[in-house]
Amino acid sequence: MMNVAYIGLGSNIGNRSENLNEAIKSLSLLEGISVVNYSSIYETDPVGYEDQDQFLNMVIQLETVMSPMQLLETCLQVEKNLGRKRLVRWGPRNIDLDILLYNHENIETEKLIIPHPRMQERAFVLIPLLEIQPDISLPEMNLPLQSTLEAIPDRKGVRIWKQKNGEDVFALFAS
Ligand SMILES: Nc1ncnc2c1ncn2[C@@H]1O[C@H](COP(=O)(O)OP(=O)(O)OP(=O)(O)O)[C@@H](O)[C@H]1O
Ligand SMILES: Nc1nc2c(c(=O)[nH]1)N=C(CO)CN2
Repeated sequence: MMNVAYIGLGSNIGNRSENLNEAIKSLSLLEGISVVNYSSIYETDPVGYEDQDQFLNMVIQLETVMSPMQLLETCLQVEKNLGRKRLVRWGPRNIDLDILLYNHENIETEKLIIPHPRMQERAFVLIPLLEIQPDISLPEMNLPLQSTLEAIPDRKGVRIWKQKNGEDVFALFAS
């Protein structure tokens, strides 16, 4: 069965756009995953732990035959392959992959919570997500995410860094 998932990507160490590019390339090369849509890349002020560099953030949409747990394991493996080290909670990282949504499912296990529990507070997630899916809402909530975003003060800390400019996600990274 084909499932639809949205992944939020972030990077604030090293060559940030190359890190996003490598992560998307790794995912798209896997059997069982197709990257079907993607946002522009945004440069964003750090949230949560503020003494760190600015992030690049974006959101991609996948079609996948993987279960939510398989998708999480895959994301963790891609982070690991790209050399991700976990040092400080909410601290700097070369690559971070968060599963935001999986179909319209609500999942709550020790390792995996979907919708991502902090996505509603994060303009750096909502702005790219709404760029590719403007009328999206959370499962079992009638409130469209667009109105959630309007209530977030830090949305001013999110600026377009590279506009989506073609059909191919990798066109975004070409110089
Ligand atoms: N929807 C989800 N997507 C990705 N990881 C999740 C999700 N729900 C729970 N997790 C768990 O969170 C762990 C990853 O936490 P991580 O160190 O990336 O947190 P963080 O990025 O610092 O903070 P945040 O979760 O606020 O983005 C994973 O090992 C996974 O078990
Ligand atoms: N702007 C921004 N801030 C963050 C980010 C992120 O991706 N972008 N990720 C965090 C941990 O998940 C904590 N803070």
